Amino acid sequence: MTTWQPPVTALTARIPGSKSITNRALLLAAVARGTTGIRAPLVSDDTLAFRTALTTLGVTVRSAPDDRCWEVTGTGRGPTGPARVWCADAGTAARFLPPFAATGQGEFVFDGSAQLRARPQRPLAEALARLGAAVRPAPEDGPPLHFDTTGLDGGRLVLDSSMSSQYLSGLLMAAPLMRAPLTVDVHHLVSRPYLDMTLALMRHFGADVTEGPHGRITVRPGGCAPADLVVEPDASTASYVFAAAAVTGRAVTVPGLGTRSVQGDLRFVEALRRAGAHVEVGETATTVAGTGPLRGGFDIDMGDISDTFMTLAAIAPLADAPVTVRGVAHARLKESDRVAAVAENLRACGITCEEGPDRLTVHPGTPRPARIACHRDHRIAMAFSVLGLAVPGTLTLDDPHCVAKTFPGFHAELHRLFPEHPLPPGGPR
Ligand SMILES: O=C(O)C1=C[C@@H](OP(=O)(O)O)[C@@H](O)[C@H](O)C1
Ligand SMILES: C=C(OP(=O)(O)O)C(=O)O
Repeated sequence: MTTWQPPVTALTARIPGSKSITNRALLLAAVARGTTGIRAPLVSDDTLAFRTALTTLGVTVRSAPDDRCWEVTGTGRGPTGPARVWCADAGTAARFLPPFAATGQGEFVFDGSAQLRARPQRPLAEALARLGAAVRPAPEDGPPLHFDTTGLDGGRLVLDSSMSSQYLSGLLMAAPLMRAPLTVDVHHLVSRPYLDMTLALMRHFGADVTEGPHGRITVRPGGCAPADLVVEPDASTASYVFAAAAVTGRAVTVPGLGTRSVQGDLRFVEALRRAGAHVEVGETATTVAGTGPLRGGFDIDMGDISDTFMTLAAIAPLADAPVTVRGVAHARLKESDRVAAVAENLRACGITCEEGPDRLTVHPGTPRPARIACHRDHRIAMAFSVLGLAVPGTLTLDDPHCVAKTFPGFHAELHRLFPEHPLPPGGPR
């Protein structure tokens, strides 16, 4: 018997910077006093929305000299209102920026698109009220979030983080500007690796943050210090090219993503390994190679890395046995109800699937031609584009350009690597 060898020449993917690192770096640089250079930032709808929102709050951000480096000059203080801040579709802007603003002075309103308004915000509004902001009653659970503030005292909070980890990350990153230590007892945390990323970046910027037992986190006042950084490629985005390698039998390498990554979503490659792909995670690069038909017959909890569950679920029909993804109830609260949207689109392709409150089981099948309903969700568009590689010419997207939220060049890059991926009508934007 011969041992399977990965193809000698792996394709090298060009994956843009991490959204989550870029937006944390923008905020922590604004909290710091002085100038930070953010190299290789993601330039996409979500990070441009975050950058513009920071500018509305009076923080200076410039491209220096171009978008290969963003320079942020923080004042070491919270902002001064009044300000109306537009967060567009960006959950990170809507959840990270209000705590920062609340450490300043004056009146602030945070609002966004209809899609953002449909996403829950109440745990954050309640936490800000508890810390001393005068939060105006909101008609709905989501934005707009409207409050007056004279700065935050800090203190003790109990935070339900079962719907999102972003409220916690936002509160922690603003805490170096509070008047006294902030202690948070975190309950039912989802997306844990994003908290780890927040803590790692806060330490990079010199914040005094400690983790105690039983989910207790304490941040002491004292501000942050400017700290240049290079943004890693986005691991959630990389999931599409890794999955594409697995379904086409080719090999793809993503340089810049390896064992030292602070992004939990790189663990998606373990799901591909279970499905039979060959995976190599090196110190500075990761390679995935397809080895033949996908293997199914497994059940996987993706609650920590739920941005990648659609990538697996969309290709799961190609496996030789059912695949169950669980732990993803909070994925119903994102750009779309992602569990329902994946199930709806798989069924449109003639695939059988069963949905539970926090899980999805996908059965093997051959996808038939279908028009994919993206629900303005970049990840639905990107995940089903990968399925499309296995059945060329049969799947179309009703909104191919929604990928701009995190990867405006997605279609061009997937087409460069896998020419069978069609460019959207009129070409990529
Ligand atoms: O903190 C972050 O940068 C993010 C946290 C996750 O959200 P939840 O904590 O809401 O699951 C993730 O889905 C989102 O894309 C980015
Ligand atoms: C959930 C996402 O985005 P956000 O919550 O930052 O809007 C995402 O990018 O998949």
